[in-house]
Amino acid sequence: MEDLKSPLLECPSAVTVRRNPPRRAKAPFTTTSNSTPASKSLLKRKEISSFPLQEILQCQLVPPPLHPTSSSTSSTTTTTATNNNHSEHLRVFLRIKPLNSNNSTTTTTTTTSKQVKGKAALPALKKKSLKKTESDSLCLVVNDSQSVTLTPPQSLQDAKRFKSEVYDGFTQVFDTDSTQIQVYEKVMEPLVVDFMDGKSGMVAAMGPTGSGKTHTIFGSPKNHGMISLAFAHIFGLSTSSYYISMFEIYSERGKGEKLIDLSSSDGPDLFLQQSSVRGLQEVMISSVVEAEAVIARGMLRRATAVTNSNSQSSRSQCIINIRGAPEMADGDEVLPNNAVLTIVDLAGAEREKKTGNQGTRLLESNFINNTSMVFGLCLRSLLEHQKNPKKPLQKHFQNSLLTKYLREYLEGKKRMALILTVKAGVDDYLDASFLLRQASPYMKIKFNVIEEEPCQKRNISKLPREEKPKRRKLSDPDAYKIDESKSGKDPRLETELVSVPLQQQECLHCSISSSRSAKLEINERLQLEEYRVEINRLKRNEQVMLKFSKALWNVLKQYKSKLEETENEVRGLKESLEKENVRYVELEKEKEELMSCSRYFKQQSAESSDIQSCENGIGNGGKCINDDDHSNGDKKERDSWPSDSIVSSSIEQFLVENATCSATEQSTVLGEDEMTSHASEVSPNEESGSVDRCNASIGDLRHSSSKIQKEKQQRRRIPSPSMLVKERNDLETDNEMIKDSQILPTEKAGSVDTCSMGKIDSENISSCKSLSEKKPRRRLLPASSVLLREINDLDLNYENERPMGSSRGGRKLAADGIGRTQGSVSLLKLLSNLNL
Ligand SMILES: Nc1ncnc2c1ncn2[C@@H]1O[C@H](COP(=O)(O)OP(=O)(O)OP(=O)(O)O)[C@@H](O)[C@H]1O
Repeated sequence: MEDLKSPLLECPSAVTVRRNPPRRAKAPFTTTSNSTPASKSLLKRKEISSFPLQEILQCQLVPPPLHPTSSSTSSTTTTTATNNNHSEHLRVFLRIKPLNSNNSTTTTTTTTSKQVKGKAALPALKKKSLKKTESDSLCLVVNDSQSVTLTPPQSLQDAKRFKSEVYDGFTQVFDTDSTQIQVYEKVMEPLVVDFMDGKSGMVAAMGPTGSGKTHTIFGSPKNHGMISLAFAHIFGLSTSSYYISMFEIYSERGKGEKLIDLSSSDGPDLFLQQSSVRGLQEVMISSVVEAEAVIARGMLRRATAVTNSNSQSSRSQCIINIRGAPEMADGDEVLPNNAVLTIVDLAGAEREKKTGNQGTRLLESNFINNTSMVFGLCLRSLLEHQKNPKKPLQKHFQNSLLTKYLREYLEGKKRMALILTVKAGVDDYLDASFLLRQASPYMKIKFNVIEEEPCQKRNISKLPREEKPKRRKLSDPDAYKIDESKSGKDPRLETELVSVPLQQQECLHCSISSSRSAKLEINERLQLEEYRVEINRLKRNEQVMLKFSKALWNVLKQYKSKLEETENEVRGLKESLEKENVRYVELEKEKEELMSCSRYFKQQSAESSDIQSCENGIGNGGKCINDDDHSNGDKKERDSWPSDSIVSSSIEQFLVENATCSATEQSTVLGEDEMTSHASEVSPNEESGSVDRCNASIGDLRHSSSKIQKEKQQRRRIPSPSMLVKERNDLETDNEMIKDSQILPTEKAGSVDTCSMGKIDSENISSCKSLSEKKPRRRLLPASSVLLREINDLDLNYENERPMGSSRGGRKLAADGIGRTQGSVSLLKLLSNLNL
């Protein structure tokens, strides 16, 4: 039973039941010291890991080696395959504009010159202190070459929506100290090298207004921008000529978009056809100076305006294209590769509050922001499509001229790099945050670049001038698609033939046939490339499915083990439930026992009231002892007294209730003491008789008392014997006190007489009760007062006196002084016999 009384099973003192408790995840099953094995296992239970879907979808296809037998060959093949694949991530750079651009420009210049001389020129300490004061007013801090931390200003930190964020994974982060050359080396140089190798590429600068896009792309006479540095690089590597074109997309007063040629002022109007600009003039350049002159002219024509954020804010998207010009080699014109290097300076996103734009500027601002948004949407859609091929590539590019023109880049078909420019001031937090949130995911974009093949060498010196626009068409991959089913000839070429003079047709036919064979070859290659891409796609799908099934298998295994654990736990809980049931039954039994006990005690208490009446009966018994007529009745009454056990139970009940059990004993002792103490005053015969009777009575009571003691010990519910002894001692002490108290000799004699006349029972019990109630004087009062009154009334006609009433009313009669009790009548008779 004891082990069942575990803390777990204890009933709580109070239970609060909520009517509508808030929905919460279920609290884990807590256990106590006697927790079941199932619950222990529950504690150990591991969470099922999340399904690695993203990981699976991002899996890269590793092309298998073509010649597995030779390891060296295989490695070479792998490298080649990787090179051919040209699948690479979009490179995203971040450039932070110095807080005070004027100072910083000087600082940058100084740093650059010092870099040439040696970096140790600036004392490290001064540099540190400068950085510290700067960092106090910065919202953007560079962590390392690839990550930054954006911290909101204190005013925004209070609104808990804003908190510090770390943006990681940039291709390179350029600190405020970075130079144009450093930026060029990382951003442009790879693109220029690729361009020289015949691969197209694009770099676009995007960011909020005044953050340094134009500065980065075009630079200044002192700090050359990416374009100038690129030309320097290109012309440093080759002596060839190049074509350069520069145009802007501008929206005048927000009324539609316009293409404006910046490289020439006298050209026709421009219009966009698919992804090429019709009517755009290209300027041939052969040196850096020429290139810079064209650019400078274009910059002068570019739409700019003064805003609160920038004294020369660009109001348009500016695009510069560089492509190779044909060369003359041994009288033959050698066509260059089709690679185009595109540099885009986007107009910076503007916030009306900051720029303070109104009217026309505001309309321009709307256009700029709209274009930036569409540009961002295109990249976003590309990213989502790449993440989940089921998601179609949205045609956001249709929403602006810029995105239409850059469609191939925005669809991941050509290489591209992004330079994000930001201002790191506390005031620029919102701009920086918007840009970083928008553009940082673009790092995951991948390009599946289809390699452009260099054009075949051909003799174009004999070709007419009209061939020029045709050549530009060929750069478009669509141009290579020949509908041979309709006619065996290219209709465009046929049309061209009509316009060519007759004497040149022969030459042209030769040229056409050679170009046709070249086109067919390219077409085949394109088809092959398509197959290769398709095979790659299928292989990737296969790998994804393989990984998916593996991951699914793992997750299912985890679920299975979890299920087993749960089953164990359920088993354990069932066991504990059974135990609880057993305990419940036991407790029910116990409760039944206690109920029966309580019923018993109730019964006993009812019987104790009977004992009271019995005690009164004992009072009457005294009368019967002296009265021979009533001796038989007395005996009957005695017989009808409750048995010892009942008496003892009743007395025990009294003991339990701290009542007068001990008083009974005391009364016995008191009677005994009284008898012994006053024995000398009584005649020997009477004495012996009364003593015998007293002894008998005392014996009965002692017998009862001993029984009580036994029952007490049996039930263990009553005070220990030592306590009883103590009580007894107390009672004896009380008794002594009574003896010592002022008891009249008549009272003493009365009491002795009462005893001698066998009245010990009722009188003594009542006096005993009185003693137990701590009223020692009053205990003897009834007998003594009665005696006194009787003696005073000696002259009354006692002969006629008869004891009146029943045994129960005896005491009352004595008290009112009219009737006589049995004792008083006997005493009066005695006294009259003695002639007193
Ligand atoms: N890294 C830098 N170092 C020194 N000066 C800079 C830097 N970046 C920008 N500046 C200066 O800040 C000013 C504004 O820069 P810029 O015109 O390039 O901004 P923007 O982003 O092109 O703005 P908008 O989008 O309005 O055209 C210019 O005077 C420029 O010289």
